[in-house]
Amino acid sequence: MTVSDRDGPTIASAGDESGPVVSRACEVVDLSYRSFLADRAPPRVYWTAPHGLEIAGGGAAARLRATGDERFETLRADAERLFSSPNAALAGGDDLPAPARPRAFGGVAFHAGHDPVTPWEGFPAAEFVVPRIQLTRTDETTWLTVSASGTDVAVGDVKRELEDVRAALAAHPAMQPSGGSPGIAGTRLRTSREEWTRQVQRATDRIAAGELRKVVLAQSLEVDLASGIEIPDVLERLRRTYPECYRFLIEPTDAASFFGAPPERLVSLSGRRVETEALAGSVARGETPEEDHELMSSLFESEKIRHEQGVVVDTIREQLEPLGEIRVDERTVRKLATIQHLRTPIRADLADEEHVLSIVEALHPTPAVGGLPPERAWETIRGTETFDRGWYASPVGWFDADGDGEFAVAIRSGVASDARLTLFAGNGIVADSDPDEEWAEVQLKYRPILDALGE
Ligand SMILES: C=C(O[C@H]1C=CC=C(C(=O)O)[C@@H]1O)C(=O)O
Repeated sequence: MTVSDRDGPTIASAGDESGPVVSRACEVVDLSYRSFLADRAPPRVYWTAPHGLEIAGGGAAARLRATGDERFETLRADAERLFSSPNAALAGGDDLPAPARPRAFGGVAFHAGHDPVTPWEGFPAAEFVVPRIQLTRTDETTWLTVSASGTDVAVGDVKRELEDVRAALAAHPAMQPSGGSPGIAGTRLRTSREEWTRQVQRATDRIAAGELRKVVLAQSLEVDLASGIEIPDVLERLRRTYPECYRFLIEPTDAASFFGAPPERLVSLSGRRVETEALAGSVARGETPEEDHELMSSLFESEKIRHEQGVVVDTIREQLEPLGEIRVDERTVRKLATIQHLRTPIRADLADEEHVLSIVEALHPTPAVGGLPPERAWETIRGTETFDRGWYASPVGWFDADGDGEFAVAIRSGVASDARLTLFAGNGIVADSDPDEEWAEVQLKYRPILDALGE
């Protein structure tokens, strides 16, 4: 069935009749992404990877949606149809330089059974959007790509639209300094400190009883903003304070916007090369270089933290091993402005070609955001957390016509719906976790967004 919406066809289920994506692209002069995004109505997307492409998109040439346990399979099948053209030159796919090719941006909810209720209106169990207008900034240049899909798309129309959009973009400034911040009028913890202490104790009791090895428990924080939020401005502020993180915005409708600056890569797939990492275990940054160094050393020396991160390494290795040859690099530390984590880079060379969504499906949720064993951890999360995770801690990113793509783990994130912003942050709980220490670490994880809002 094809459901049309105001921006483009929605592929709602397998068996859809809509035609492939047709794209045309050209180079444009550098322009302010903030200004571009501020000018567009939803759906809007923004994505940038550390040292990677920076992409902004507006409108929808097509949307892929899926629900339930089969969501990855449905997405893969629909993506294949969407990106397959009997004539690649017509689609523009093979003719376009790699950065300018159309991509599908989006993600999935933490759990397949997700129900899109407040603050997650507009966020189904899985959704990807191929932007109508896509801007892709590389080190050398900026590309404008215009896409359309459907059985009756005329290439001439896409070319004409490309020219029109190119002319309209000339009105945008080349660069804009970061805009103002909305300011924070107040915050409300959705989990009290007493409740958290009980939750962590219950989890450590289950671990002591041998029912669980690790579980990541999260909290949420509601923020009242002093004025309206301009998310492109917040993303620009995050670029300056957290340059080594991903930054993303997913705004499927005008009901809610999900955004963040996650430090954690879930997967990147290019050809048969998979790159991922195990990022877990946290300590604060020090006030002085000496204190900072001491804190970093404690990450390596703490048996508890090594175990907490080690189970993530082992699980990722086990999940990727059947798919090809694995290489696990040395443990290092990822230092961010306010926090530092243990990090182990992991690579795999796949024996066969795979779609990046298949790797996402195999890895999500890693024990950096779920736990072990996965089913018991999920049951503990559901029975403990008093809010819906929605898309928090889930895979967000993009894939292209070849099935290549990149996904981050949507932590250090928040969802803005109406005048309310809800932030999420979690911590891995293992046998000897102390509720007070875990509480302090969780508060550090709200800092990136709180600071960018102006607190
Ligand atoms: C679940 C989160 O962080 C994960 C990633 C790094 C360190 C973590 C930790 O210290 O527990 C978590 O596993 C979050 O930021 O909400």
